[in-house]
Amino acid sequence: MHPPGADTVLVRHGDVNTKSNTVKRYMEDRLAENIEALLADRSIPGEVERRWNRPLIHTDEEHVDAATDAATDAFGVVSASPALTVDTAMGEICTALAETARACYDGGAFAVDARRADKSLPYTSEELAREGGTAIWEAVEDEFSPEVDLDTPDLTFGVEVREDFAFIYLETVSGPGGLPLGAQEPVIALISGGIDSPVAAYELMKRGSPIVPVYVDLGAYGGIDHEARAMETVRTLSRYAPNFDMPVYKVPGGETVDHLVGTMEQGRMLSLRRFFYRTAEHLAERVDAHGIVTGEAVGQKSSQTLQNLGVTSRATRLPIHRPLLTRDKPEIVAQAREIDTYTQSTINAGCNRVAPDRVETNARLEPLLEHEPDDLFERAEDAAKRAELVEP
Ligand SMILES: Nc1ncnc2c1ncn2[C@@H]1O[C@H](COP(=O)(O)OP(=O)(O)OP(=O)(O)O)[C@@H](O)[C@H]1O
Repeated sequence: MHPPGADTVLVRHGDVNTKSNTVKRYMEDRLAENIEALLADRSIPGEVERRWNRPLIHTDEEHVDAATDAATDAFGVVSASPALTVDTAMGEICTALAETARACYDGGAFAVDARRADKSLPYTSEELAREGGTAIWEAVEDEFSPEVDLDTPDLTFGVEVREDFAFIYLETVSGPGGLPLGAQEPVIALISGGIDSPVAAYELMKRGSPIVPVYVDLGAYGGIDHEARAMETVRTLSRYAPNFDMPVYKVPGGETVDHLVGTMEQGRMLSLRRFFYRTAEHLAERVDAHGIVTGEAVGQKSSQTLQNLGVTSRATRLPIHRPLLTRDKPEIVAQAREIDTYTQSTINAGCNRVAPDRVETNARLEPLLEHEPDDLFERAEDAAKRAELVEP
């Protein structure tokens, strides 16, 4: 809900504020560019202005809610509010609050949350809240029996007064938080057709790292449906970052999986992971990525015991980021639904089909190396060379 005539989106960022001035300026530039790209991608007219160190989107009433939604899809944004711009004079603010109340107040308790950035203004935040509250009350008392409740109001009238303008808003929409995309180095995202890996990739994007998606084609063990789901989730992720290209490296892994299934009973899941990581490492060198992100979580699968994660991680010199490490599955599923990467999957595809009947939970590196094909890493290097770039 927005005040009548709302023409601006107030965008708030969080972690960016903790940085030094130079870093902050760089991150704010990234954030403004990313918001502009989201607006353009969704054909929302709007101009991003960096005023007082945080972005404002100038738009019109028809598009102000869509612009708010776009801003709250940008990584680094803590919240955004569709707002009406008015003059900083107390009388103007009170008139606008009264008009907003007449249009939007529907009974119940209300509060005024007034903030004043410019301490040279001739009124304090408390005076503004008091006067504003009175203006609202008088505007609606004939029709309703208004109540003021500062702790649990049904409607909060936000007023933010800056040097040149004041903003009035009714709603604060949460964003993902984190840092603007592009503020950190890129990482390779191992994306399967499952639920977890896109959520893990999103988490790295949220901290500012662009992702380079890599999908390993498992041949007969994967399947067209598996690949289609992986591509679909990358398409969804790319909608959060329309100014970042996100083609997928599709790695031919079918022969290696066949070979592992044919030659290894115990440990083949672990060797397959080691193949993934080593392939990812080669691709990382190619694209100058600084780590690998996966959707693994402690104990979610037998290959994901802490001991097994330790053994598989030794296949690469790159850090493996596992942002879901300690998350429970229902939590991951809930987030996948929220960010829209949840894909219905009824087909048991991918790694699940490679697993042997009796699985290893306490692997050690030396015995694994005895059974693992000697050429596993050469296969990885070769697969990385043969990886194909495909548009998701
Ligand atoms: N075919 C694949 N291509 C690329 N990465 C993969 C593939 N299969 C698995 N991975 C990576 O290894 C991690 C652990 O694999 P696991 O077998 O648990 O995946 P999954 O259940 O198929 O999918 P997810 O973990 O995404 O739900 C995945 O989160 C993903 O990062």
